[in-house]
Amino acid sequence: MSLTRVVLASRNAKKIAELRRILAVAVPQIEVVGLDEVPPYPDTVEDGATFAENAVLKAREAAEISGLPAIADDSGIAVDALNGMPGVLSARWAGRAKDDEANLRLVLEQVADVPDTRLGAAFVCAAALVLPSGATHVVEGRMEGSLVRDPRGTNGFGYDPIFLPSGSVLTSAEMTAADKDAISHRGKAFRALAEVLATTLTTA
Ligand SMILES: O=P(O)(O)OP(=O)(O)OP(=O)(O)OC[C@H]1O[C@@H](n2cnc3c(O)ncnc32)[C@H](O)[C@@H]1O
Ligand SMILES: [Mg+2]
Repeated sequence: MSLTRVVLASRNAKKIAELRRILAVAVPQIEVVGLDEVPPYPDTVEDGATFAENAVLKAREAAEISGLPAIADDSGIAVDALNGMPGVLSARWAGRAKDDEANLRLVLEQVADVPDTRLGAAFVCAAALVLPSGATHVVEGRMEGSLVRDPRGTNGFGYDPIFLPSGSVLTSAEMTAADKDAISHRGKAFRALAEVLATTLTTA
């Protein structure tokens, strides 16, 4: 059986590792092709107002350039006390450098005066599939939880050291990869997208 090749339109190595892991389990009939295997192109401008819009922008550009079906993830953390911010601005919250440590430090500063009882937050992930025909599918996943003021753990990436998933005593940076994938926004979104991939690509 030949595997269907699908481009993964992400330039974040740690996110890519999570996605490859989730997809290998959820949709083994695809071969995930990295952006290093398609003609080079500049970073997609992520100027959408929503995670879904940005995920579609990234997948569409990769599909156009490669001529292959493409998938993309746009994700971030939405903090209740910050009215849902950093949201789509999560990757660059502390500036253009995309510095995970600086980003989470800035969020912690911004919630310094917020009572512990109002530290609710959620990770959100939009997963998009764009076919060479332009046909587009997008689904979303969420992981609810709250912020902790002292970062803990070295697994994962981004805001994981300050995020306590609901019902967990471990931050998402203290969890094993498999435990994070089982409950994460990304796991949920891409397991849902896997169902779309399985039907769309086998009937194409
Ligand atoms: O756009 P690509 O190339 O995929 O890579 P990126 O890092 O720029 O990705 P996004 O634009 O989707 O921004 C997502 C940011 O949100 C944060 N984030 C998303 N998912 C996360 C997770 O599972 N754990 C911790 N932080 C996460 C983290 O800071 C990411 O850089
Ligand atoms: Mg990005």
